Amino acid sequence: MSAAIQLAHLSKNFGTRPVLKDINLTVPKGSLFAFLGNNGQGKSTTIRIITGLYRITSGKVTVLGQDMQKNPIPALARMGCLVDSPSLYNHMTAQEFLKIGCVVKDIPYQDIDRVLAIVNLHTEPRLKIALYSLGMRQRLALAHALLGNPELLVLDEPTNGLDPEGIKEIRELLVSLPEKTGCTVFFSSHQLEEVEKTASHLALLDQGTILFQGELEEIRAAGRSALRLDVTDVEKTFAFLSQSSYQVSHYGDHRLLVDNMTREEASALYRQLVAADIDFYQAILEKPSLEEWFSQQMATSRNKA
Ligand SMILES: Nc1ncnc2c1ncn2[C@@H]1O[C@H](COP(=O)(O)OP(=O)(O)OP(=O)(O)O)[C@@H](O)[C@H]1O
Repeated sequence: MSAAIQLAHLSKNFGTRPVLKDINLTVPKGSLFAFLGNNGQGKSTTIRIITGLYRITSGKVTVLGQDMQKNPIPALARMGCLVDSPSLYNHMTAQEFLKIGCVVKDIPYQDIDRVLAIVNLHTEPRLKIALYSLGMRQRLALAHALLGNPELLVLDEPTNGLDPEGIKEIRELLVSLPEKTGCTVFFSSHQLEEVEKTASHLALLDQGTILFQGELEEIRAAGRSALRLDVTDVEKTFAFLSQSSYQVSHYGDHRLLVDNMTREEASALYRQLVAADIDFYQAILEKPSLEEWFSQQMATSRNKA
Protein backbone atom coordinates (compact mmCIF):
# COMPACT_ATOMS: atom_id res chain seq x y z
CA MET A 1 0.00 0.00 0.00
CA SER A 2 1.36 3.46 -0.83
CA ALA A 3 0.76 6.36 1.56
CA ALA A 4 -2.25 8.69 1.55
CA ILE A 5 -0.64 10.80 4.29
CA GLN A 6 3.05 10.97 5.17
CA LEU A 7 4.36 13.09 8.02
CA ALA A 8 8.17 13.28 8.18
CA HIS A 9 9.94 14.81 11.20
CA LEU A 10 6.93 17.04 11.77
CA SER A 11 7.19 19.53 14.62
CA LYS A 12 4.73 22.23 15.64
CA ASN A 13 5.19 24.87 18.32
CA PHE A 14 2.57 27.29 19.57
CA GLY A 15 4.78 30.23 20.50
CA THR A 16 7.68 28.62 22.33
CA ARG A 17 5.60 25.63 23.41
CA PRO A 18 6.23 22.42 21.43
CA VAL A 19 2.99 20.47 20.78
CA LEU A 20 4.15 18.01 18.09
CA LYS A 21 7.73 16.76 18.40
CA ASP A 22 9.45 15.22 15.38
CA ILE A 23 6.52 13.05 14.33
CA ASN A 24 6.79 10.41 11.61
CA LEU A 25 3.50 8.92 10.50
CA THR A 26 2.41 6.91 7.47
CA VAL A 27 -1.27 6.41 6.65
CA PRO A 28 -1.56 3.67 3.98
CA LYS A 29 -3.98 4.22 1.09
CA GLY A 30 -7.26 2.36 1.56
CA SER A 31 -6.89 2.16 5.34
CA LEU A 32 -9.43 3.13 7.99
CA PHE A 33 -6.90 4.80 10.23
CA ALA A 34 -7.73 5.80 13.81
CA PHE A 35 -5.70 8.52 15.49
CA LEU A 36 -5.78 8.06 19.28
CA GLY A 37 -4.55 9.99 22.28
CA ASN A 38 -5.79 11.57 25.47
CA ASN A 39 -7.13 15.14 25.56
CA GLY A 40 -4.68 17.86 24.60
CA GLN A 41 -2.00 15.57 23.10
CA GLY A 42 -2.06 17.19 19.64
CA LYS A 43 -4.55 15.18 17.55
CA SER A 44 -6.60 18.16 16.34
CA THR A 45 -3.41 20.12 15.70
CA THR A 46 -2.11 17.27 13.50
CA ILE A 47 -5.45 17.10 11.66
CA ARG A 48 -5.42 20.85 11.11
CA ILE A 49 -1.91 20.57 9.67
CA ILE A 50 -2.93 17.72 7.35
CA THR A 51 -5.92 19.74 6.12
CA GLY A 52 -3.79 22.83 5.51
CA LEU A 53 -5.29 24.93 8.32
CA TYR A 54 -2.10 25.27 10.39
CA ARG A 55 1.45 26.02 9.35
CA ILE A 56 4.18 23.72 10.66
CA THR A 57 7.34 24.63 12.55
CA SER A 58 9.54 22.07 10.75
CA GLY A 59 9.38 18.79 8.83
CA LYS A 60 7.41 17.71 5.78
CA VAL A 61 3.72 16.94 5.23
CA THR A 62 2.79 14.98 2.11
CA VAL A 63 -0.89 14.34 1.38
CA LEU A 64 -1.92 12.30 -1.69
CA GLY A 65 1.60 12.73 -3.01
CA GLN A 66 1.48 16.52 -2.68
CA ASP A 67 3.91 18.56 -0.60
CA MET A 68 1.48 20.60 1.54
CA GLN A 69 4.02 23.38 2.22
CA LYS A 70 4.69 24.00 -1.44
CA ASN A 71 1.17 23.70 -2.88
CA PRO A 72 -1.74 22.30 -0.85
CA ILE A 73 -4.51 23.11 -3.35
CA PRO A 74 -4.32 19.96 -5.56
CA ALA A 75 -4.43 17.69 -2.47
CA LEU A 76 -7.22 19.71 -0.82
CA ALA A 77 -9.32 19.33 -3.98
CA ARG A 78 -9.02 15.53 -3.65
CA MET A 79 -9.88 15.31 0.06
CA GLY A 80 -12.98 15.75 2.24
CA CYS A 81 -12.70 17.09 5.80
CA LEU A 82 -14.76 17.29 8.94
CA VAL A 83 -12.70 19.31 11.35
CA ASP A 84 -15.02 21.29 13.64
CA SER A 85 -18.69 20.84 14.51
CA PRO A 86 -20.40 21.15 11.14
CA SER A 87 -22.24 24.41 10.42
CA LEU A 88 -25.48 23.24 8.83
CA TYR A 89 -28.26 25.60 7.70
CA ASN A 90 -31.34 24.55 9.67
CA HIS A 91 -33.90 26.14 7.35
CA MET A 92 -32.69 24.08 4.38
CA THR A 93 -33.21 20.49 3.27
CA ALA A 94 -30.16 18.25 2.78
CA GLN A 95 -30.44 18.71 -1.01
CA GLU A 96 -30.43 22.50 -0.70
CA PHE A 97 -27.52 22.46 1.75
CA LEU A 98 -25.42 20.14 -0.42
CA LYS A 99 -26.05 22.32 -3.48
CA ILE A 100 -23.98 25.01 -1.76
CA GLY A 101 -21.20 22.44 -1.31
CA CYS A 102 -21.38 21.57 -5.01
CA VAL A 103 -21.03 25.23 -5.98
CA VAL A 104 -18.07 25.73 -3.62
CA LYS A 105 -16.35 22.55 -4.81
CA ASP A 106 -17.31 23.23 -8.44
CA ILE A 107 -18.94 19.86 -9.04
CA PRO A 108 -22.30 18.97 -10.66
CA TYR A 109 -25.48 18.67 -8.57
CA GLN A 110 -25.82 15.02 -9.66
CA ASP A 111 -23.30 14.10 -6.97
CA ILE A 112 -25.83 14.99 -4.27
CA ASP A 113 -27.97 11.85 -4.77
CA ARG A 114 -24.86 9.67 -4.65
CA VAL A 115 -23.59 11.04 -1.32
CA LEU A 116 -27.06 11.09 0.27
CA ALA A 117 -27.46 7.41 -0.61
CA ILE A 118 -24.04 6.58 0.90
CA VAL A 119 -24.99 8.17 4.24
CA ASN A 120 -28.55 6.82 4.03
CA LEU A 121 -30.28 10.20 4.04
CA HIS A 122 -31.93 9.91 0.63
CA THR A 123 -35.32 8.78 2.00
CA GLU A 124 -36.31 12.13 3.57
CA PRO A 125 -35.77 14.67 0.76
CA ARG A 126 -38.21 17.27 2.12
CA LEU A 127 -37.19 17.17 5.80
CA LYS A 128 -35.64 20.42 7.06
CA ILE A 129 -32.24 20.07 8.74
CA ALA A 130 -33.72 21.70 11.88
CA LEU A 131 -35.64 18.44 12.45
CA TYR A 132 -32.61 16.16 12.06
CA SER A 133 -31.28 14.09 14.98
CA LEU A 134 -27.63 14.58 15.96
CA GLY A 135 -26.73 11.36 14.13
CA MET A 136 -28.48 12.58 10.96
CA ARG A 137 -26.68 15.92 11.20
CA GLN A 138 -23.34 14.15 11.46
CA ARG A 139 -24.21 11.92 8.50
CA LEU A 140 -25.14 15.02 6.49
CA ALA A 141 -21.80 16.61 7.40
CA LEU A 142 -20.11 13.44 6.16
CA ALA A 143 -22.17 13.58 2.96
CA HIS A 144 -20.85 17.12 2.49
CA ALA A 145 -17.28 15.88 2.98
CA LEU A 146 -17.94 13.10 0.44
CA LEU A 147 -19.04 15.47 -2.35
CA GLY A 148 -16.73 15.15 -5.33
CA ASN A 149 -15.72 11.58 -4.42
CA PRO A 150 -12.58 12.43 -2.39
CA GLU A 151 -9.67 10.01 -2.22
CA LEU A 152 -9.08 10.88 1.42
CA LEU A 153 -11.45 11.74 4.27
CA VAL A 154 -10.02 13.43 7.36
CA LEU A 155 -12.40 13.49 10.32
CA ASP A 156 -11.81 14.98 13.76
CA GLU A 157 -13.84 12.94 16.29
CA PRO A 158 -16.72 12.09 13.94
CA THR A 159 -18.77 10.39 16.68
CA ASN A 160 -18.30 13.09 19.33
CA GLY A 161 -21.52 13.90 21.19
CA LEU A 162 -23.59 11.16 19.52
CA ASP A 163 -25.80 8.68 21.37
CA PRO A 164 -25.11 4.91 21.01
CA GLU A 165 -27.46 4.65 18.02
CA GLY A 166 -25.78 7.62 16.30
CA ILE A 167 -22.34 6.17 17.05
CA LYS A 168 -23.38 2.85 15.51
CA GLU A 169 -24.69 4.63 12.38
CA ILE A 170 -21.42 6.50 11.87
CA ARG A 171 -19.35 3.38 12.60
CA GLU A 172 -21.25 1.36 9.98
CA LEU A 173 -20.87 4.21 7.52
CA LEU A 174 -17.11 4.56 8.11
CA VAL A 175 -16.54 0.81 7.80
CA SER A 176 -18.41 0.77 4.48
CA LEU A 177 -16.63 3.79 2.96
CA PRO A 178 -13.32 2.33 1.73
CA GLU A 179 -15.25 -0.39 -0.14
CA LYS A 180 -18.09 1.86 -1.39
CA THR A 181 -15.95 4.81 -2.44
CA GLY A 182 -12.35 3.53 -2.43
CA CYS A 183 -11.27 6.37 -0.14
CA THR A 184 -8.82 6.34 2.76
CA VAL A 185 -10.32 7.44 6.09
CA PHE A 186 -8.20 9.10 8.78
CA PHE A 187 -10.14 9.89 11.95
CA SER A 188 -9.40 10.88 15.52
CA SER A 189 -11.35 9.31 18.35
CA HIS A 190 -11.55 8.74 22.10
CA GLN A 191 -14.00 5.87 21.77
CA LEU A 192 -11.74 2.84 21.94
CA GLU A 193 -14.52 0.26 21.74
CA GLU A 194 -15.65 1.88 18.51
CA VAL A 195 -12.12 2.05 17.13
CA GLU A 196 -11.71 -1.64 17.89
CA LYS A 197 -14.79 -2.39 15.75
CA THR A 198 -13.93 0.06 13.00
CA ALA A 199 -10.25 0.67 12.29
CA SER A 200 -7.78 -1.31 10.21
CA HIS A 201 -4.81 0.75 11.45
CA LEU A 202 -4.11 3.11 14.32
CA ALA A 203 -1.58 5.50 15.74
CA LEU A 204 -1.28 6.57 19.35
CA LEU A 205 -0.15 10.12 20.10
CA ASP A 206 1.07 11.04 23.56
CA GLN A 207 2.76 14.27 24.65
CA GLY A 208 3.41 15.21 21.05
CA THR A 209 5.10 11.96 20.02
CA ILE A 210 3.83 8.80 18.35
CA LEU A 211 3.97 5.85 20.77
CA PHE A 212 2.64 3.28 18.30
CA GLN A 213 1.53 3.05 14.69
CA GLY A 214 0.50 -0.05 12.80
CA GLU A 215 -2.30 -2.46 12.09
CA LEU A 216 -4.90 -3.23 14.73
CA GLU A 217 -4.20 -6.88 13.97
CA GLU A 218 -0.61 -6.43 15.27
CA ILE A 219 -1.94 -5.33 18.63
CA ARG A 220 -4.34 -8.27 18.77
CA ALA A 221 -1.61 -10.73 17.81
CA ALA A 222 0.94 -9.33 20.29
CA GLY A 223 -1.38 -9.17 23.31
CA ARG A 224 -1.03 -11.92 25.93
CA SER A 225 -4.40 -13.33 26.98
CA ALA A 226 -5.96 -12.83 30.39
CA LEU A 227 -8.26 -15.30 32.12
CA ARG A 228 -11.54 -13.90 33.50
CA LEU A 229 -12.79 -16.11 36.32
CA ASP A 230 -16.31 -15.94 37.74
CA VAL A 231 -16.06 -17.61 41.17
CA THR A 232 -18.24 -18.45 44.19
CA ASP A 233 -15.75 -17.50 46.91
CA VAL A 234 -13.74 -14.61 45.55
CA GLU A 235 -11.44 -14.10 48.57
CA LYS A 236 -10.57 -17.79 48.93
CA THR A 237 -9.81 -18.03 45.19
CA PHE A 238 -7.80 -14.80 45.24
CA ALA A 239 -5.68 -16.05 48.16
CA PHE A 240 -5.12 -19.41 46.47
CA LEU A 241 -4.07 -17.87 43.15
CA SER A 242 -1.79 -15.27 44.78
CA GLN A 243 -0.05 -18.00 46.80
CA SER A 244 0.37 -19.99 43.60
CA SER A 245 2.21 -16.97 42.06
CA TYR A 246 -0.44 -16.04 39.49
CA GLN A 247 -0.81 -12.34 38.57
CA VAL A 248 -4.36 -11.96 39.84
CA SER A 249 -6.57 -8.90 40.34
CA HIS A 250 -10.21 -8.23 41.23
CA TYR A 251 -12.69 -7.04 38.63
CA GLY A 252 -16.39 -6.86 39.49
CA ASP A 253 -17.96 -8.42 42.61
CA HIS A 254 -17.35 -12.11 41.94
CA ARG A 255 -14.71 -11.93 39.27
CA LEU A 256 -10.97 -12.25 39.12
CA LEU A 257 -8.60 -11.50 36.28
CA VAL A 258 -5.49 -13.65 35.88
CA ASP A 259 -2.98 -11.93 33.58
CA ASN A 260 -0.62 -13.39 31.00
CA MET A 261 -2.09 -16.84 30.42
CA THR A 262 -1.67 -19.31 27.58
CA ARG A 263 -4.33 -21.95 26.81
CA GLU A 264 -2.12 -24.65 28.40
CA GLU A 265 -1.56 -22.56 31.56
CA ALA A 266 -5.31 -21.95 31.78
CA SER A 267 -6.18 -25.65 31.64
CA ALA A 268 -3.50 -26.41 34.26
CA LEU A 269 -5.05 -23.72 36.46
CA TYR A 270 -8.54 -25.27 36.07
CA ARG A 271 -7.16 -28.58 37.32
CA GLN A 272 -5.50 -26.86 40.31
CA LEU A 273 -8.76 -25.13 41.22
CA VAL A 274 -10.72 -28.39 41.10
CA ALA A 275 -8.03 -30.18 43.16
CA ALA A 276 -8.18 -27.36 45.76
CA ASP A 277 -11.99 -27.67 45.90
CA ILE A 278 -12.52 -24.13 44.55
CA ASP A 279 -15.69 -23.68 42.47
CA PHE A 280 -16.00 -21.37 39.48
CA TYR A 281 -19.03 -20.65 37.29
CA GLN A 282 -17.24 -19.43 34.23
CA ALA A 283 -13.73 -19.00 32.87
CA ILE A 284 -12.99 -17.01 29.71
CA LEU A 285 -9.54 -16.69 28.17
CA GLU A 286 -9.37 -13.46 26.13
CA LYS A 287 -6.90 -11.11 24.49
CA PRO A 288 -6.76 -7.67 26.17
CA SER A 289 -9.21 -5.12 24.77
CA LEU A 290 -7.95 -2.02 22.96
CA GLU A 291 -8.84 -0.06 26.09
CA GLU A 292 -6.58 -2.30 28.20
CA TRP A 293 -3.81 -2.02 25.58
CA PHE A 294 -4.21 1.79 25.59
CA SER A 295 -3.89 1.91 29.41
CA GLN A 296 -0.79 -0.29 29.28
CA GLN A 297 0.83 1.96 26.66
CA MET A 298 0.05 5.06 28.73
CA ALA A 299 1.42 3.47 31.91
CA THR A 300 4.65 2.43 30.12
CA SER A 301 5.04 5.91 28.64
CA ARG A 302 4.51 7.60 32.03
CA ASN A 303 7.00 5.24 33.72
CA LYS A 304 9.66 6.08 31.13
CA ALA A 305 9.08 9.87 31.52
N1 LIG B 1 -4.24 27.73 18.33
C1 LIG B 1 -3.62 27.34 19.43
N2 LIG B 1 -2.80 28.16 20.13
C2 LIG B 1 -2.13 27.76 21.22
N3 LIG B 1 -2.22 26.51 21.73
C3 LIG B 1 -3.00 25.64 21.10
C4 LIG B 1 -3.74 25.99 19.91
N4 LIG B 1 -4.44 24.90 19.49
C5 LIG B 1 -4.15 23.92 20.38
N5 LIG B 1 -3.30 24.35 21.32
C6 LIG B 1 -2.72 23.55 22.43
O1 LIG B 1 -2.06 22.44 21.86
C7 LIG B 1 -2.25 21.27 22.66
C8 LIG B 1 -2.83 20.19 21.77
O2 LIG B 1 -4.17 20.54 21.44
P1 LIG B 1 -5.07 19.66 20.45
O3 LIG B 1 -6.38 20.35 20.35
O4 LIG B 1 -4.32 19.43 19.20
O5 LIG B 1 -5.18 18.32 21.27
P2 LIG B 1 -6.17 17.08 21.04
O6 LIG B 1 -5.32 15.85 21.18
O7 LIG B 1 -6.92 17.24 19.77
O8 LIG B 1 -7.14 17.21 22.28
P3 LIG B 1 -8.71 16.81 22.41
O9 LIG B 1 -8.76 15.33 22.40
O10 LIG B 1 -9.08 17.40 23.72
O11 LIG B 1 -9.43 17.46 21.26
C9 LIG B 1 -3.17 21.68 23.79
O12 LIG B 1 -2.39 21.91 24.92
C10 LIG B 1 -3.81 22.95 23.31
O13 LIG B 1 -4.11 23.80 24.39
